[in-house]
Amino acid sequence: MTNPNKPLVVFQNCILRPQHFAKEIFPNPTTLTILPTQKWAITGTDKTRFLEALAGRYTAIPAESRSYPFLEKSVWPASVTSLVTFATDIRPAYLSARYESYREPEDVNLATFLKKSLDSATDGKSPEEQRQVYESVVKRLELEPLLSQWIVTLSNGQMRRARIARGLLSSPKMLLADEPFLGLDPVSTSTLSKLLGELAPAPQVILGLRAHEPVPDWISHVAVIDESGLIKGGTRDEVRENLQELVDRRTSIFIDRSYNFTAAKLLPPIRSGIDSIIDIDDITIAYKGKVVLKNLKWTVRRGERWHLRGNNGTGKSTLLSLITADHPQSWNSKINLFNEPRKVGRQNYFSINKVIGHASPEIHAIFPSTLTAFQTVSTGFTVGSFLPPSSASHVAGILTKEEQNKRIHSLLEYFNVNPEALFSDLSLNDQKLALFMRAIVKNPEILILDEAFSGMNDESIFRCKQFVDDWGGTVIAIGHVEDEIPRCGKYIRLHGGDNLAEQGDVENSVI
Ligand SMILES: Nc1ncnc2c1ncn2[C@@H]1O[C@H](COP(=O)(O)OP(=O)(O)OP(=O)(O)O)[C@@H](O)[C@H]1O
Repeated sequence: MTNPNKPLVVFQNCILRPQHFAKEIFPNPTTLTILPTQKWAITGTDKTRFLEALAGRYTAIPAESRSYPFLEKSVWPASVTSLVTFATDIRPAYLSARYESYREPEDVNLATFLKKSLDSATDGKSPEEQRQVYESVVKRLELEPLLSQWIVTLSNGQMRRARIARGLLSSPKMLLADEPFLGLDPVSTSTLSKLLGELAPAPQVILGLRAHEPVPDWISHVAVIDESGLIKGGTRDEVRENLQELVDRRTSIFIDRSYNFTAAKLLPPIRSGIDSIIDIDDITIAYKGKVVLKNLKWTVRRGERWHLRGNNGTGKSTLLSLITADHPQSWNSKINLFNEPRKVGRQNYFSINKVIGHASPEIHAIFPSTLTAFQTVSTGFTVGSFLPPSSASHVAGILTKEEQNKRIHSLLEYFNVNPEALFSDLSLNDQKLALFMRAIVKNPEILILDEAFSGMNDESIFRCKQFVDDWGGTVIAIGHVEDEIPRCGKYIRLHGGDNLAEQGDVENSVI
């Protein structure tokens, strides 16, 4: 049981330490009180650690310096708090697995995936009450039409809603949602924001937001956190200046042109050759009769930069999977790469992907954490596996092993990532950087950047964008936030279902 009149969390001169580590997570002790009538967002460079501390992680020193007065004393806060993070965990399977008819035993449909968390609910609801909660959560998150779908086949946006639903179904007393709007289109963002705003008091909701994200209207209080700890927490008015500082810091990075860097120093100039890189001539894709892409025609020419737009679930990943031959219907003569119609026997998965560099949330989600940063980038020279290349690799004809290693080292040095560090030990920012370098290292003919920069810090985004600007090759980028995609000249917008795609120039268009 909870007491709605008592504060949710009180930090009083609290030092927070990871278990078994002597060093505190923030040098400054934390003092903050969160009341049940307030609706908080946490922002700033170290917001995620602070959310973890709110969720009951880390040891508080002294023990009574962190308390949860709204909970009964016998309740362990971490057991009734749901911290839902999204930055790396998007879809739990590799792209090609989405389209296979065979399913692994652990694959489940959405209904089963959601019901599992009802079992872990600790609030003593009767089965009938649980059924009602389940139905209401499914309805509010608009998941009804997807219940029978395998979760691996859900789009990123659909999976995001599913994970929020799962967080809610475990009936937490406090739901901490870190960057819940990452990768969501504007319509889904506003639906989800409204829902999160209406949930309190059961559960209480605290958001983690990136510095430049708009703070939803329903948020009454904001805490700004950096490496030193809590800078300031208070009403929106009280922290207005601190929020402005965060935005100014970001702007100064984006207008700093002092890098004086050209990608040509690290990668050779892009080759000239056949002008038509991708030509898709009238393709329709449906899943169990449900049309996703309808009569799609699309031509991409050498050196063009395309922004692939569309709300969540409109078929962007499906379209990319046709290009990368991850989709069973990729073997279709209506898909031409370099004027060559796709045909089994003429091309294969390797010959197609030899010229494609690809960074995406799917690759991130399943990337082997045991590789070093150097090995991670080196896997960009192989196709169809995450193994570092052996002495002979698919671009061995173009680059010697020494030349490959030299290029990997210069990229890592330029982006300031430690070659020896294990992927699992890298920060989210450096993991994303390593995967970007992996996509570009072979100087591909086509570079696919699917949400590749989201989750990076501002400086890294700026550097990657500059790099791509300088590079000059053909690019297809996906991203719902303008700042997080490289500069593009053209766009194609998918509308899903029976609707035709729309194409045009990015200039003067609305993202
Ligand atoms: N194998 C499949 N079986 C059934 N439906 C599928 C399958 N794969 C994808 N879908 C559905 O097709 C639609 C398009 O999915 P896709 O992932 O291509 O969208 P998206 O535009 O990339 O979305 P997001 O921006 O959320 O990532 C979604 O409704 C998805 O649930």
